[in-house]
Amino acid sequence: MMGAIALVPAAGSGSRMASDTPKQYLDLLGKPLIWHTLNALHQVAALERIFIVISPEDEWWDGYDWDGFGRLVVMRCGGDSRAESVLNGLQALSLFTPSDAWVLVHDAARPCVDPAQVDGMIATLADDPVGGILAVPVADTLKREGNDARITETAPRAGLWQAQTPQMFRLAMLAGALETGMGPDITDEASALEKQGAQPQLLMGSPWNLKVTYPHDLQLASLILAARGE
Ligand SMILES: Nc1ccn([C@@H]2O[C@H](COP(=O)(O)OP(=O)(O)OP(=O)(O)O)[C@@H](O)[C@H]2O)c(=O)n1
Ligand SMILES: C[C@](O)(CO)[C@H](O)COP(=O)(O)O
Repeated sequence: MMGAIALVPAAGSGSRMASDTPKQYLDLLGKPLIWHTLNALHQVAALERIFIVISPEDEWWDGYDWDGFGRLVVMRCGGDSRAESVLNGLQALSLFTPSDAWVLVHDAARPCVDPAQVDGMIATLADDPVGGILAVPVADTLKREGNDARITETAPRAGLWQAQTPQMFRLAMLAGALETGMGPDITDEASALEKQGAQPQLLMGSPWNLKVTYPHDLQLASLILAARGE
């Protein structure tokens, strides 16, 4: 099995968390949230390096001891949006990484990712011509809002999935798609590939792999990790 690398965008401000500290550094079971994300990725043997993209203005990262994370490389090249942070990271990587290397982009804000699922994803997609993403099928009935929180429609949910990360693509293919398609509609890596007409594969993820977005997500993440004995 060939190796792969991880790219972890961690340059966001966490505005929906409404905290002065960016959410990736909020306390989660006695450690910064991002520690759990990096700890999970370090358990994936097929990941040769784990590159993390932080903001050039980040004043938190250097306050922690990261010595235990031997495969970690920090890049202070975060951008104004998630997609820009990912593209900046890919462009830096491309100076010393083969253009056909598999890159797994994983949100710093998803600390409960299961290393076994990441292992499975790398094995499943190894020979895929495009790549793919972890995702879960939509489970609830979907309502479209009109005015004043009144429902105008029940939207069909058949075939709809909620995208998660990691999202695994080849370095040059992903960088090219982000360069060409960059815009507010590019909220994940797959959307950049889709804009070019590619059809990334959907791989079954897990509801435990939540993105910490709002304050209650931090509580959920803490319950999930505590149940795993972390
Ligand atoms: N300019 C940005 C914005 C986001 N991210 C990262 O992308 C991931 C997913 O983004 P999101 O949950 O939207 O994080 P924030 O942008 O920090 O949150 P918010 O949208 O609430 O401000 C996070 O790990 C975040 O740090 C990034 O690297 N660079
Ligand atoms: C990439 C992502 O995690 C897929 O669900 C998500 O789109 C990133 O977060 P955002 O809130 O859309 O920026």
